[in-house]
Amino acid sequence: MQKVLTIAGSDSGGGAGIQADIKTCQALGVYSASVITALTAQNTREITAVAPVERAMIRAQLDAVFNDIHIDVVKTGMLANKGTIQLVVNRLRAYEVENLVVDPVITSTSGTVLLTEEGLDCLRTELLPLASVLTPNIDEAALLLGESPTFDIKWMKQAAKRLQRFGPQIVVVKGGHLEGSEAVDVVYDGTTFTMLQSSRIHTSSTHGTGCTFAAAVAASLAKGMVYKEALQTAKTFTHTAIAHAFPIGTGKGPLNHYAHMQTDNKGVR
Ligand SMILES: Nc1ncnc2c1ncn2[C@@H]1O[C@H](COP(=O)(O)OP(=O)(O)O)[C@@H](O)[C@H]1O
Ligand SMILES: Cc1ncc(COP(=O)(O)O)c(N)n1
Repeated sequence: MQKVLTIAGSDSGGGAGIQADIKTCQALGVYSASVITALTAQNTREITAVAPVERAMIRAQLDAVFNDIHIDVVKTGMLANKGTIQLVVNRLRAYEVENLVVDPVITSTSGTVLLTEEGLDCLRTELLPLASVLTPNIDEAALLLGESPTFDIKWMKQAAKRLQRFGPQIVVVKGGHLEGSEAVDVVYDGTTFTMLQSSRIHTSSTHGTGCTFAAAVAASLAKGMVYKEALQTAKTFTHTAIAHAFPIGTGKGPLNHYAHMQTDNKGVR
């Protein structure tokens, strides 16, 4: 059984963060352990409270997992602040983690800041050099680069190339927020660009798409896929989960992480 560790925030509404990561790993047949960095009181409409977890408690969770369970791939999501990032970097180095997927969670889709300014600097300089795969959306890519984004493929390519210089082996700038009929993500591996392409689904069920995509990349890498196959698997998994989402809540609803398992002989559901 392959194992992923997700280090992220809890979403009480169950659509993003730790909850999305665990469901995604489960659906892809990979075991997941979880280290919680922050609690959020959250539903499909808004985040009403955020409580970062104390550093000593985060450290205890990390040590408890690493001292007992062999982890194949680590994925990070919401890290909240500089102190937590420094601690995570320290532990990733101590346990010689080689496979790391970094989803740079900075603000929620509903507009709440989930990482401090100091935290953003620290993520850029201390965590990115350790990353195998970095998965910003267009806004996150711009914040990491300290500039305003342009919502087109040309800018996404430039951004991916420049972000790669901070240290991650592979950068995926996700185009979920592009205009148009396609949801295109730009991948840069240090030499070549590739595109992950799918149709855009017109839906309000998009809460947790970024967490789901990055967790699916982590689970697929844990299963031994090479990065191109892992990214394509994650893209298809996320698309299916958006396409078959149930109407849950009154805002931006969660995905259906089990859609690809709910098949009959006519296809999904
Ligand atoms: N409406 C949509 N239809 C199809 N794919 C989407 C849609 N929204 C997002 N995606 C895909 O989901 C993944 C997450 O992207 P994105 O929404 O940009 O991330 P985030 O949740 O971090 O803002 C990407 O692969 C993106 O292309
Ligand atoms: C705990 C947590 N982690 C990540 C997100 C980002 O997800 P989204 O961009 O869909 O709001 C979130 N809302 N909450």
